[in-house]
Amino acid sequence: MMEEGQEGWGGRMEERILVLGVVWYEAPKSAIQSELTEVGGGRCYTGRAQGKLPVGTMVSFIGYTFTLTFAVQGAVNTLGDLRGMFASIERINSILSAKDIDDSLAYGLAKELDGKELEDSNGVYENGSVNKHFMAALKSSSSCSNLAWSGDIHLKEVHFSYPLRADVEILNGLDLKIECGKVTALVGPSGAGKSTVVQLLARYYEPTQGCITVAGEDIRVFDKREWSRVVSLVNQDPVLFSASVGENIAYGLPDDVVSKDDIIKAAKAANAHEFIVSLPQGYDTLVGERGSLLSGGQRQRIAIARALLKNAPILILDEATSALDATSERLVQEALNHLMKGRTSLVIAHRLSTVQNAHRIAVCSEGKITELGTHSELVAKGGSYASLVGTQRLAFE
Ligand SMILES: Nc1ncnc2c1ncn2[C@@H]1O[C@H](COP(=O)(O)OP(=O)(O)OP(=O)(O)O)[C@@H](O)[C@H]1O
Repeated sequence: MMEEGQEGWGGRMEERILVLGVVWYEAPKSAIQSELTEVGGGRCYTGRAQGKLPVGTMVSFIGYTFTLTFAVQGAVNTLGDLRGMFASIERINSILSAKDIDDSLAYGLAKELDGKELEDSNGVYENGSVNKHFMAALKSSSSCSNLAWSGDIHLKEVHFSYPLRADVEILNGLDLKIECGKVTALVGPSGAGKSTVVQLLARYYEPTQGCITVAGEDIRVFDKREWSRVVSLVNQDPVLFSASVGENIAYGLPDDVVSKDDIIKAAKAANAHEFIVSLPQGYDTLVGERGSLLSGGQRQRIAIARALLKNAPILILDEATSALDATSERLVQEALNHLMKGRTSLVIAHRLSTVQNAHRIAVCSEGKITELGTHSELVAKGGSYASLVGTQRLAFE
């Protein structure tokens, strides 16, 4: 039993240890004379001499306190990771279970029924598989490709909220025409919704209101896999696989369609051939996990070669050169200019010098297009684009 006046683990002593973690600084050396008493089978500090703990015990206690703190912190981080993982699993499941096809099919059906409201979307499935009648409402792949090569893309009064933040509208009535075969630049402050536009164009998500058309046809009439064949996306951090350089360039294309000559031709046009042949095994060199054995600029040129080989009519460049040094940027920019020729291109960039030659520049602000024109038209207008140019102190003219 503890006697009156004895000091256990509680009180001022514990506060000092927990708050400062350096209590041993405060303990006068002469005071380190505590003793241990057995209490109820456990051990308790009587602190009989001066109410102080032995230094070794205090150090151990502080050590355990830190260990416990790190363990709790680790558990909190793990919980955060788990939440993100569950969100990803949900999205993967929705794709695997063909729930995404559902939208296209339902839309195709609605069109087929002369715009009648589709009340029972469960009817899309018949005996567990997709109803062939609805499948027929989808446009064929050749029609998707023909329209994408020949018509403008139009984001019509698009509204959008991300599923995990459904109450926050990121795009609110955004209207933008991306002209066929030309370069349209999308600029604007951080958080304005530029990358969100990219995600909708790539059909990672669908607009919550409004629609996106190509040559006047709503893109939801195309199966997502068909749509992915007509769109190439090059961003700041391209996805490379743990395979050879050649396999990474030809990724996604059937082996019988792509020859080694095609791969080399694409690599040359992307300013990548020279560095590839200088690698230990040339085109057969393994690039490492996510391309970790290559530099950022090299990874990007491989992604550009891949896009050239894919030869898709619609090209989206999302901050493709922003992380590069001057030499890499010049090489990548040359490759991009080659890639953009004749394609319907949307370029997103913070650095305005990289988009001043675009056919049209659209300024996005708070989920809407607020200005549209060529570089000189927008500078002359003296609006937000002109101030962005001023801020970046570009000596254009
Ligand atoms: N997956 C997501 N879920 C929820 N909100 C998101 C998600 N992705 C982006 N947002 C939010 O959407 C808004 C617009 O983001 P977006 O990335 O489109 O802006 P941005 O104009 O491309 O910005 P930046 O130039 O910094 O890349 C931001 O407020 C962002 O926090």
